[in-house]
Amino acid sequence: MIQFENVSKTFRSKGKEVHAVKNVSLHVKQGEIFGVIGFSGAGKSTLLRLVNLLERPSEGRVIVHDKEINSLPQSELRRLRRRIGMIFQSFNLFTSRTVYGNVAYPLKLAKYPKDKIDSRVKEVLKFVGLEDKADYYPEQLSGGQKQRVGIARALGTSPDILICDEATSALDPETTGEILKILKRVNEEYNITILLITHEMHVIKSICDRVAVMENGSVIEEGPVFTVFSEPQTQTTKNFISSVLNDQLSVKLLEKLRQNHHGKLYRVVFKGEATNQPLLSQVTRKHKIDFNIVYGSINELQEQILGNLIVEFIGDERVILQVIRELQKQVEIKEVIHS
Ligand SMILES: Nc1ncnc2c1ncn2[C@@H]1O[C@H](COP(=O)(O)OP(=O)(O)OP(=O)(O)O)[C@@H](O)[C@H]1O
Repeated sequence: MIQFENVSKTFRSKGKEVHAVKNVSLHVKQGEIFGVIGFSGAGKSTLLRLVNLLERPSEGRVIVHDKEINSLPQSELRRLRRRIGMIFQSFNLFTSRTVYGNVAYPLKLAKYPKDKIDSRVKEVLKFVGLEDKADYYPEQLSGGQKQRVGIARALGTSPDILICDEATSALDPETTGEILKILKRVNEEYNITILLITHEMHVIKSICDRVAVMENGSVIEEGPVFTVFSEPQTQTTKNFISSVLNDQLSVKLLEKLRQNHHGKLYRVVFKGEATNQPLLSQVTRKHKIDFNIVYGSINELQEQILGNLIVEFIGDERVILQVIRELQKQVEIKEVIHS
């Protein structure tokens, strides 16, 4: 649906070159919610701007709906852009227009007949739960309500792609949750493919099917959310993940744990089949040693369980090593050296 093929974007400003996007290849599939995460300056916004040709790639191809968009004539580009809705961190609403006027605006631009505009505005306002606020002005709305207007406005022309540029970054956690639920419904009920960028891992965890991690203009990791969360390959991804999974101990807590627990500490990661079995108790009982769970987090991700436990094994060291080897056949297990 959206394909980036070896896409690079270089800006030249004041005699300097900025490589905002470097050789990125990604494929966002029809019907999925695809998230791009990265710190500020990683190149996420530039990547989004390449999709609706607000920027042109310096190298490579951007393909939307099987059309390479850099080579499209203006008229076709306009048609294609109409199939792409966009929402923004700062909502970008017209302050001088009512909620109704904001949502109706793109429909007027697209020359919808008046009665069609009216029915469509009412339909999308109902979808986002704002049918009773049609006559309000943006300044009379909360941040969450403004973003719901933004979503309604983006849905008006029935796009098949929705691009979200840090859509929840200006909102408090509860309102963020409400907006994410609406985006999930947009995806499921209207079958709209969503490409979102964020610097917040909980957004990825809550609604995305797949994720790409960007750093310094490059995609450093990509895959289904569960895989990336359970087998992160880079330190940057690990850092993003620990912000939501609570799977890393602080240095201070680890020190305290070591004072209270004299055995070796191991991190055990449970996922898939392993979460259904009492593995730890089976293997330790068989070898007649004890274990003690000293820290842990269990998360639901894409309807699967990901467990992350710090465990102390108590007993003869050689037997413990045997236990570890046995557990390693079914779960990921590593000694905790530092946090
Ligand atoms: N028009 C431009 N001219 C020059 N440099 C630019 C331009 N747009 C972006 N950049 C640079 O490209 C790099 C990537 O910026 P981009 O906005 O895509 O990152 P980002 O991950 O979206 O960060 P943020 O979340 O802060 O917007 C940055 O170093 C930025 O300064």
